[in-house]
Amino acid sequence: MSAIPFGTRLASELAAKRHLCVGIDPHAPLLAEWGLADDAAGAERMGREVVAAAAGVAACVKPQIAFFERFGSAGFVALERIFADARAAGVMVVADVKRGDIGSSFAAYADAWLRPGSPLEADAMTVTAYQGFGSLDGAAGYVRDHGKGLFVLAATSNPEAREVQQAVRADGRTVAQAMVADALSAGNPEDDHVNSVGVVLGATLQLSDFGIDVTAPPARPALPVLAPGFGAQGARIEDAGEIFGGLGWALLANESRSVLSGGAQGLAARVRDRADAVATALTV
Ligand SMILES: O=C(O)c1cc(=O)[nH]c(=O)n1[C@@H]1O[C@H](COP(=O)(O)O)[C@@H](O)[C@H]1O
Repeated sequence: MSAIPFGTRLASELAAKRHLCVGIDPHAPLLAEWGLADDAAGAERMGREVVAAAAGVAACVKPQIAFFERFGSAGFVALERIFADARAAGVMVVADVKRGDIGSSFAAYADAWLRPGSPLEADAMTVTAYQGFGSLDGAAGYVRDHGKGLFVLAATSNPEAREVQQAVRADGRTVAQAMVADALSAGNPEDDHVNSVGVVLGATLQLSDFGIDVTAPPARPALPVLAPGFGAQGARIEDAGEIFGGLGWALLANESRSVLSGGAQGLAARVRDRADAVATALTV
């Protein structure tokens, strides 16, 4: 039995003008600011507070796995509890794991992060296709039959990435352009509005430098774009419409440090403020 495609679920969030993705990045200084210990219990507490603040306001939360891996198995237990809270609250989870490997090993990553019933089951995960797009095939069944999504790194927000992602391939396209095209064709054909496979495009970038045209009308199905780089990395969420143009239709704007900073007190108000700001920025 097929589950509701990820793209269809995402389309409902976008229709409700929920474009914000709140990062769960328990950096040590942020935990200190929250009055929490720099341990798994502290990271869990922060994550669960973020889920509570995001429910009904943001489209998703995005836990960055490195901040939990720091604590070994206890960190993974913390993540499992955060994921369970998110499921109960109806908040989608994008596991920011940036996985990629040869196909047979990648399939095990997909099993860990996307298989229904897995302790670390998320709605979508971030992946890298630098071992070739076909190396991601092990996730195809979860995308097609189990309502799961992928976000493929295409043009990332960090300046060092240009040397790889702006490189021009033998077919004349940049690496980033090819990632965008391959992501679109890897989506679920049942998705009529929003594809189930999207890309990561940094909000800090001039996307035309990567050969990505934001003036083109939205693809159909629309390509989900997970966009980090707002807030702490310098892009303004109020400029999301200008930065992403035609790609703004299915935009998930991520902020992590800028929303988490300031402590648990006021978190709900900060999340609502960012959610309203991006909804306004994308209203044409
Ligand atoms: O895949 C990501 O989420 C990601 C891709 C990218 O190009 N740039 C980027 O910053 N990220 C992640 O997005 C989050 C951004 O955090 P802030 O800069 O604190 O908002 C971090 O968890 C990064 O690991």
